[in-house]
Amino acid sequence: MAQFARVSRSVGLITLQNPPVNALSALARQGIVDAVKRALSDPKVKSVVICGQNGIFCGGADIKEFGTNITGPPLVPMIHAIEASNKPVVAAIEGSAFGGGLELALGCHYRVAHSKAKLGLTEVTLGLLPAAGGTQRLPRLIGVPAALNLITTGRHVTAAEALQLGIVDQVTDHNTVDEAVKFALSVAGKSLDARRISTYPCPCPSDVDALFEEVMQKVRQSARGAIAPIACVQAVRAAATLPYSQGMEREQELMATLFTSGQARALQYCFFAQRAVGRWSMPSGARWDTSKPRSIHKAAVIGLGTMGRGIAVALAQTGLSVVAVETQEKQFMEAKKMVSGMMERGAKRHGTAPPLDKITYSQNIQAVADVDLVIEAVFEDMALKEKVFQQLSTICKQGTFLCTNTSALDVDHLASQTRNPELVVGMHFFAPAHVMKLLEVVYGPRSSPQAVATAMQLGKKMGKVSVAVGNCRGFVGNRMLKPYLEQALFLLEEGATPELVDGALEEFGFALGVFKMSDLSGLDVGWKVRKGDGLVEPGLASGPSARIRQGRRYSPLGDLLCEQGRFGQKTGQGWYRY
Ligand SMILES: CCC[C@H](O)CC(=O)SCCNC(=O)CCNC(=O)[C@H](O)C(C)(C)COP(=O)([O-])OP(=O)([O-])OC[C@H]1O[C@@H](n2cnc3c(N)ncnc32)[C@H](O)[C@@H]1OP(=O)([O-])[O-]
Repeated sequence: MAQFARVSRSVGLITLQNPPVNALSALARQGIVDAVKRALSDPKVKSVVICGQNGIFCGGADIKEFGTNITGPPLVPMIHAIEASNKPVVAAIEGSAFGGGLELALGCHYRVAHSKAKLGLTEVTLGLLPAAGGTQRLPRLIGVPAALNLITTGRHVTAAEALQLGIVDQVTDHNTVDEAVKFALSVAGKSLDARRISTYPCPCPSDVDALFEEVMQKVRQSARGAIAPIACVQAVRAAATLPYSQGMEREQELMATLFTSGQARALQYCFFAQRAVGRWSMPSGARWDTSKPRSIHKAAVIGLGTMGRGIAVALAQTGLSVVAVETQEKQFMEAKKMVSGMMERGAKRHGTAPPLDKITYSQNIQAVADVDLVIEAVFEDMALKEKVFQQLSTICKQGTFLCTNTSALDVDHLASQTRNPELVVGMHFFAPAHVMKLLEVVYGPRSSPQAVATAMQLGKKMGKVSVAVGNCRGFVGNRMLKPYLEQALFLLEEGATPELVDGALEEFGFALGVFKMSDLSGLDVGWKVRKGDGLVEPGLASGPSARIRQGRRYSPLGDLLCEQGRFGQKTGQGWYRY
């Protein structure tokens, strides 16, 4: 699990070998401990390089081991032994150095990273904190404010940012291991007194209490009930206020509480579930590993309402050329302005240029003739969608995939409107489509494996978690949402207000309460669906009998709002006034 070799006569090269991400499993840790011992006891070895095989340094502790009886040498003493070594140890970082992987690198005396590498203390996203010394070493290396930012968010930094922050010593475009070996040769025999991060004082602003008070307040607000970010702040505070060894004890104590928490278990379940959905299959037997996607270079979005705008932005941000079509003059003008604004705000947040030139706008559906894939996002009306699919089928070049962003309608029926039903799938985004990570890829009985594979791959490229689902009313996402929304409406009937319900949900951890979310998505969409289901009967909006429909308790409150034209944010009024 870790191979040792002597290279360039005097450099001990330790290569982590635990595919696919060189996670620090018990065997990998044992391998590193053995290889380090060997390097330190070999008199011909004057310096050491640690790297990972297959272009990735290390994805951190082995998450699969969590919740099991963990055996093998623990990480903390292993990293201490590396830091205490009297021969310089250089980390050669390619691909990713995340969590325990970055903590291992921080235990080394020098770090050389490839320009495309990403680094981060990502534990907080798994409900944990960096507990192999990360919360104690990083603030000592880059200062408390920067370390707090990285540790409480788990965000990935590029090699360039890592260099600027002082996390790495050198960034290279060449072979990282070769450069690290050169580096190791150049530092052999040099004093390491100033290279052991655990011995550094923690650079700290004078008013530590005020700083942590302020940070804790901000983190509590953004954490929305998550306990790990709070524990991260407490651990970094220990780095700022206690000697290293006591700080380490505090780190371990805080980790012990998080490690067995329900939140950590849920987030780790989520981590694996998000990967498991990539291994999709269809009733026909078609599978993710036998179906070949086609590359998509140019895509079109039809309909620039709330969803279409978000989808167009998400596609452009992925680097695709996008044709955005809206036939209604007023909506067309408004959408152009809104889409540009969304891209500019996104680019500002990421410090990049907005990809404005990626989108061309048209009021004529003929403009989609040469695209590889179309996402139809017109209003949720079967007759309208039928017409659009009939048009697309004749306008688009041979082989163009036709996708619908319907939230509930029959994808197979839409496919039957086209000449090539095998090219039709659903791509159901969730509002706001350029932000929300969930994407349902809906296959009908006639969708080809290639169409599904292409939509799944495009979703992944867009940074979405794509889930392949069968074609049924409401698919999976909306079938889950229905009882959730229903219960929220019953709460209103029983005396709660939308603010109260949303407040409770947000305090629990939801990013948006259910009523705010509905206003954002548009209340008319669900209304249309309920009408289609025969649930909305005019003249039945009040009285106890109106509260039972199709044999189940029913709340007509959403219908009453829609009857008043209150469709949510887009009309300035919904559950709330805007
Ligand atoms: C004492 C405490 C110490 C420490 O502070 C705690 C930690 O380090 S906590 C850890 C902190 N570390 C993190 O938070 C990093 C978590 N990992 C990642 O962010 C991404 O996997 C990475 C960017 C590394 C690669 O992305 P990519 O190239 O798109 O690839 P991918 O994402 O599709 O994964 C490929 C396969 O590898 C699997 N697997 C991955 N990581 C681990 C792991 N650590 N372990 C086990 N397995 C892992 C993954 O399940 C998948 O398996 P499968 O069976 O094929 O579905």
